[in-house]
Amino acid sequence: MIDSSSQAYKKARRQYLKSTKNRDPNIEKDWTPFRTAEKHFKARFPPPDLTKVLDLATLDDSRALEVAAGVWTGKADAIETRELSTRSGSKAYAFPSVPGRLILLPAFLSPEKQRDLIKWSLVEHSQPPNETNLDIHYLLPDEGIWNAHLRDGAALVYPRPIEANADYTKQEPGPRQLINNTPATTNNFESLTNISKPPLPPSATTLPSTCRDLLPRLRWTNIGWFYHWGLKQYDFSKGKIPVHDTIREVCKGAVRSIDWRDIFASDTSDWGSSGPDWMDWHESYEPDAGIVNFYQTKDTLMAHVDRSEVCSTSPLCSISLGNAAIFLIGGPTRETEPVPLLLRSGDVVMMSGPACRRSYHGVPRILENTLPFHMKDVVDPEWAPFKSYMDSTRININVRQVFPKGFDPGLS
Ligand SMILES: O=C(O)CCC(=O)C(=O)O
Ligand SMILES: [Fe+2]
Repeated sequence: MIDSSSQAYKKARRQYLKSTKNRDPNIEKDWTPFRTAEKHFKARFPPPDLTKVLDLATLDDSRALEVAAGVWTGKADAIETRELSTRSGSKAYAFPSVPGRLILLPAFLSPEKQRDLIKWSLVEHSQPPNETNLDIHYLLPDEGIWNAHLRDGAALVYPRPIEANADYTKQEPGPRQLINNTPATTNNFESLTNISKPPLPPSATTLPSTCRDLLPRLRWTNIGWFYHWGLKQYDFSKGKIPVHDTIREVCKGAVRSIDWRDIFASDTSDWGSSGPDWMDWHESYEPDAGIVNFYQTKDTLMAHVDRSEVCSTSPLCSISLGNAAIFLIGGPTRETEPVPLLLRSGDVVMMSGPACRRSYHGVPRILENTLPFHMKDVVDPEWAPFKSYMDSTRININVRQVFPKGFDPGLS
């Protein structure tokens, strides 16, 4: 699989030997099972073994070229799968051995739709009124970092000045730190909403940067309700941007394609005081928040639980685009050994129900050189800048429903 005579392999081996020379041999003892799995898949050397990673694309003849072109391949039978019958005719699978009720819709999106969503994420979405991670530290052009970079990659972007009298959230900025935020519920919603959410402080050491250099540092942009990354709570005081129709349609289509009786009819978990709501999802599911994640091939997303939504049961829809990734999903703590899934461009994952929505999950590895042909060999000259960005990128559109059906947040 991985060519051990290649320069890249030899370099990774040298770096590994150097970095582990003085390492405490007992260090691994204290790792949780989730941490151990993260370390395994993150490793540049030895490259991770993917034989225990579920890769459903290997079952699909129309994806054979895509699978063969990348050096990374998992196995269709790595874990027990249950094929679901769908209303849409697309494939869907559930996994009896995964804690909670995870669903994977492989290749749910056509190549054309995948390219449209990539364009949308960069051209339309990564600009005001949406916020990006770069806005914390830079005064970005109004047209957003993507459009500015297309117009003039060498143009300079200046640091956001620190205002002497501003009230800042006193926390180190940066994505996804281990903050044990209070899970949102219908009962504490009001008090969480009333907590003051001053902005994160810009870094004092940021230097001017060109658009070209800044673009690979784009990590996220919000969808719908705004999110406060320092406090890990939604900031409803900023209002809501309508969820784009295409995103809404894709997510609603994924939710409607599943016969939820097949998933939850025998479920005995605690759905909270108002009981299970899956019977209504075909009509009631309405995405209103989320995030577009941009990963360069060295980026990872550490184990976390998405618990800021008041509704902790309705499906979270997660769309993968571009390079493939290893997605780990475990249980209610990091002590549950996670299951690894290989997610490829066009796949949609749904996390739904109380157990799955509160399961630890993360992305320890973006699999380099796995951009599918339908993103590389595109005749359209307008696609060229997207191809060159996507060569080293994975995009994940992660969409949620914040409020349960019938709950009036009193925000309008
Ligand atoms: O990138 C992914 O597949 C998952 C992203 C995720 O878990 C999140 O945004 O909360
Ligand atoms: Fe997540």
